[in-house]
Amino acid sequence: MEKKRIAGEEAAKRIQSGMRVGLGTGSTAYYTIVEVGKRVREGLDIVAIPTSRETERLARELGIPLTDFRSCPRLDLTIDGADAVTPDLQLIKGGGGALLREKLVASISDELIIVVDDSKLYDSLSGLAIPVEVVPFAWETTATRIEQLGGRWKLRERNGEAFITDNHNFILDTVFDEVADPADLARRLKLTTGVVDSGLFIDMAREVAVGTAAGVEWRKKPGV
Ligand SMILES: O=C(CO)[C@H](O)[C@H](O)COP(=O)(O)O
Repeated sequence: MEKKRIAGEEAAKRIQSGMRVGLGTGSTAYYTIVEVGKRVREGLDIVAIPTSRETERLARELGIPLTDFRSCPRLDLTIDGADAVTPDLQLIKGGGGALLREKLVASISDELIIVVDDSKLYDSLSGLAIPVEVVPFAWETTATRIEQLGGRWKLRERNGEAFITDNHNFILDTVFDEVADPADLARRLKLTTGVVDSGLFIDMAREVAVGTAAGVEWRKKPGV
């Protein structure tokens, strides 16, 4: 938790008064949000859009002013966690089931900063769990289509029932043994009828704050 805490808090320093900010979801983004709440109480003047109902609850509790997509069609910066990060900053997200709102918020952000501990760094996305949000209607057919793309899948459950996302959809946790081209896989998943979106975040993050035993290391997208 210490590595997550230092990464989350370090990234929060990038937030300045006047910014419109996306607030991520998960146990690492939690530390960013708590730090933002502290700075808001000290006078930081921002508005934020949360990426999940859980984050919305936390932000409200902490007194962080919230806005919405209609009043605020662009954000300056989003800070969010991830489940896997490759050397060229391709990501898997959605371990907490919030991938769709996270992708929507990231997609309107000028900058996406990812906060992780060093257990999330991988050389490739092959063999890792990739959450895919699917509509509940005919989800078995969608799962079969994912199999045809080469993926194994498991319906995510909570307390013995299908896990329901904030958008009232299901999550299929998929595994593809070989992910040679994450962008191509993301496209194929997106084109699959019944899939709402996948946890593959391609070319979205420019910087990652990695919490390590020695402190926070910043990784930048190669060429940026
Ligand atoms: O994508 C996410 C939620 O949908 C999270 O950001 C991701 O799962 C990382 O979570 P944590 O910081 O708790 O390890």
